[in-house]
Amino acid sequence: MPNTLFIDGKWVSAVNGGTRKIHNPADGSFVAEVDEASPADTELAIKAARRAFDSGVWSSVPASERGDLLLKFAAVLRERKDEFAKAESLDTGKRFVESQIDMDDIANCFDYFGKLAANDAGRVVDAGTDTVASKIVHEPIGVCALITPWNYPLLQAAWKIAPAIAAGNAFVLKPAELTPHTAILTMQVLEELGLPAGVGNLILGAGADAGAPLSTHEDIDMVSFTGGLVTGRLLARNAADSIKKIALELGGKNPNVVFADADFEAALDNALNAAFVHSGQVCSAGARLIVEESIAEEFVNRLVERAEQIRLGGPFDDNAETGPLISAAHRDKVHAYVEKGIAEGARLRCGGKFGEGDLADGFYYLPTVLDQVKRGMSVVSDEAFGPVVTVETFSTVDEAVEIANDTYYGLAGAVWSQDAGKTQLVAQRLRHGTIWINDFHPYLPQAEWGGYKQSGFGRELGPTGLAEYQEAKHIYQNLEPAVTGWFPDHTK
Ligand SMILES: NC(=O)c1ccc[n+]([C@@H]2O[C@H](COP(=O)([O-])OP(=O)(O)OC[C@H]3O[C@@H](n4cnc5c(N)ncnc54)[C@H](O)[C@@H]3O)[C@@H](O)[C@H]2O)c1
Ligand SMILES: C[N+](C)(C)CC=O
Repeated sequence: MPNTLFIDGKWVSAVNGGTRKIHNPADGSFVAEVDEASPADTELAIKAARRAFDSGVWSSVPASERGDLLLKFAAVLRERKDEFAKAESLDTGKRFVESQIDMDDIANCFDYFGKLAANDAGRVVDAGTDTVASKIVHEPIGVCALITPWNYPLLQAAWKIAPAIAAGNAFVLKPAELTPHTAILTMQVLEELGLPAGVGNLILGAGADAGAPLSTHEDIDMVSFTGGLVTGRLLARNAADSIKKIALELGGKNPNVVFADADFEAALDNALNAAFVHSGQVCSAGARLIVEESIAEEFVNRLVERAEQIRLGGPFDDNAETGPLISAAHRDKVHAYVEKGIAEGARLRCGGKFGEGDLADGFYYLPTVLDQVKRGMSVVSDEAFGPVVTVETFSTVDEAVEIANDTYYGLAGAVWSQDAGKTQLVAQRLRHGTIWINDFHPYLPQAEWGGYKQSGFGRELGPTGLAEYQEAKHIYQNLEPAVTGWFPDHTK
């Protein structure tokens, strides 16, 4: 039995003996077998977290010591970076070098929250009188369910684990069922670093089964979810019954607006990155290229030419520039989405098919450009979560803004121009949680990340990313208690 569930400080197998085989999406090769939890295992994990939280074993530890544990985790991760990156690449098919970059970002995230925890002293409130001492103290929320996707498995988990630990919560982590290995390594390290039993628990398995109790159980105080819109809606409905706090980091349909006065080569190069890094399996992928009419023909011709040259390959192929999709099912979904777009009138400029030859054993999909699209088409509205970019054109600033905001999502977007006034103005008018000016994709641990509209609510990273895992308690102390006389004493 694999013993890959971590519950109440012990490595255990699933109660019903369930297991799952993990395969590398790059070539279908077997990676390892892990436990497949059922709701019975999740129940045990939730109960363990509840007991640990209620005992105060972690929340009573000074915030600076909780922060120290995060700093130590960051140091271990830097030492063992390649081991973690290899595990991530085997599960996801992501290029090893990209997984290494992710591990650096994750270590920085742990460092950030480690330091923030140590400096989180609450706030003295000016009550407007010398006779009152008033302050805000930050307390943990309680037991947090942390539910994460497969595209950036440890990064998305780190954005939740680090602030949850910093704030003194207990948690149950459920990574995506296809990508469990860096979560297992992480829990091993947290155990070695002395996180008390029950404070951190790990459940592996399918969302609808192992994950189901996490949004309904009365012992869960908060659900922090990163994943798809449909799942997010379900979890929000479930959480409403017991008024759990819920944070949702959902998908995006992110505009990349290129004005004619942009640095053409930089904008072109970044339009490729925006759409095709990690084969488009990025929540903030620049999947909607919105380019000024006067340069559109040349820009799109060059984009197609470059997209056709992108080399696909497995995580350890030094020539590969991007990798496979996560599964055959996901690749088929992306292909169906492209076919629907073509049926609706989009023109296929390149891609639109599976990888062949050496790539046939993996779940590859060729970088795909669709132009002649119209708003309202599913390829323009819905998230593909694959290597697919649509092209729209505009003639005025107002039109560019209107097109870029015409989406039910609101996660991220970019604007390209050498006119600083114009880029600032457009950045202000775009209704998305992150706006890049003359760049695409960077994020910082010290800057909030999250969505407008149906990209979700709540924020990860930055000071707000810690506050998500805290209650703010107001302590009001009357320094000169006295009779108020509001209700006269009629007994006298
Ligand atoms: N906003 C962000 O920062 C961000 C970051 C990464 C990914 N995403 C989004 O994630 C999506 C892709 O991820 P995915 O396919 O893994 O999403 P998904 O919604 O299918 O699954 C996400 C997680 O939820 C779990 N889950 C599914 N049903 C559940 C249920 N009923 N109860 C509890 N857990 C359940 C899954 O097992 C997985 O762990 C894309 O839409 C992408 O844009 C968003
Ligand atoms: C949040 N990010 C950009 C790291 C990954 C989104 O899928």
